Amino acid sequence: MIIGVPKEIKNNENRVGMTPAGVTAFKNNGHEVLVETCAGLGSGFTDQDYMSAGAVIVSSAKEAWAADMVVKVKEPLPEEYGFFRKGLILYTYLHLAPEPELTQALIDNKVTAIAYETIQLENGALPLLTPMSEVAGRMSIQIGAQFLEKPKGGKGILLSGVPGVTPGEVVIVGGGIVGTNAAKMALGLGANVTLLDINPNRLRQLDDLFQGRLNTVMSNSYNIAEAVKKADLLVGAVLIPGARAPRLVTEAMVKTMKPGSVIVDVAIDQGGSIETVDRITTHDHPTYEKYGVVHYAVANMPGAVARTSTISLNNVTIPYGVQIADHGYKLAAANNKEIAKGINVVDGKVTFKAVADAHGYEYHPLESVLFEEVASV
Ligand SMILES: NC(=O)C1=CN([C@@H]2O[C@H](COP(=O)(O)OP(=O)(O)OC[C@H]3O[C@@H](n4cnc5c(N)ncnc54)[C@H](O)[C@@H]3O)[C@@H](O)[C@H]2O)C=CC1
Ligand SMILES: CC(=O)C(=O)O
Repeated sequence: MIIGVPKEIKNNENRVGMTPAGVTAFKNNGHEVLVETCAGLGSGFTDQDYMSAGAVIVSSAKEAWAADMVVKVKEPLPEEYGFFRKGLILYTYLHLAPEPELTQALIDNKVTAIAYETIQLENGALPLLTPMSEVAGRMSIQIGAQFLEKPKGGKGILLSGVPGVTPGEVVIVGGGIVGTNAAKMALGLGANVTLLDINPNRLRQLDDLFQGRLNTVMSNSYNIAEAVKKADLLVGAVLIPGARAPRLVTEAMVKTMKPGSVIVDVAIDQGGSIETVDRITTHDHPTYEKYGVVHYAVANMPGAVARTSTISLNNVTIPYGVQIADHGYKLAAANNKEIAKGINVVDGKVTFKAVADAHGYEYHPLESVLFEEVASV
């Protein structure tokens, strides 16, 4: 198979879909890899590094997108929809539930769209989301700490406090990978940390993990309202896999926060979990102010620490990508249920239920689509 790796074009998206090590993995299995020139520079990989690993460097996005399978990081932007065509396998983060135009473009052009974030293990874990959630969870606290500084619009709080002055209050809604990594960083700084999750077993695990240093609270609207009121830094970290994020923190709750408090809504890539987060922000313009509260809603946070993120992402995406290239997506999905869960759109049909529900499309279970295709051959 021919694999294309275009340069990412989202604001400050410095990650790249494939490292030179990834190229070697595909080449070892007999595939060709076309990398758009300079695609890896933001992550510290030169064209020469790719050529040494066996890739062919192409001078335009068009040439990289002409491949059988395109390996990316972020969801395609409207400028890239023109590259869609029937039969193209697109392997990347897609986050389709809050993206109606992208979903329609994939349907109209009959692209086979495989979303990193919905590839799922039998135990429910999301192996291709986990590494970026580790990054974003950790970043959420260092970013929140910065924006709590007075010159950045914050209330002038040092999260750790100092001897004689109490530390800051960090509230995290959602105790999965993002939430756990945010808690780890915030506790490491010495902040007072409260984490809410809807899963009591998760709260038990976190209580054990942090040995009583974390305040764990059951997530319901009453408890969220109480926690939000006292938060200096609020982190949105919920997920219902593949679906639009539930808006758990209401506008009325945000109005109770003190001026200069900070919200970091990491769940913005699934539409956001906080009602006053009404836009996606960028690394260039990361925040806006509403009701006196600083709002941060960057949907590609790991793009800012691209070297770490690209390598960490490739550690998990490449083995699945090679399986798809080796067998084709149909056989790969038949052999490996984890890959089957990643397929969101095939041949103009939506095969991931939460995405179909989000936009009112008919849901086609993947097996029925693959069976129809086999039957029509
Ligand atoms: N903005 C960015 O750059 C990035 C965003 N993300 C996003 O962060 C979000 C969280 O990801 P993960 O931590 O990996 O997900 P996860 O699946 O590991 O954790 C989600 C947690 O939310 C909890 N939850 C679900 N409903 C809840 C409710 N009503 N109240 C409280 N908790 C609830 C679940 O029990 C689970 O523990 C996702 O939307 C993910 O895509 C991840 C990486 C980068
Ligand atoms: C998960 C995601 O959206 C990101 O890493 O950018």
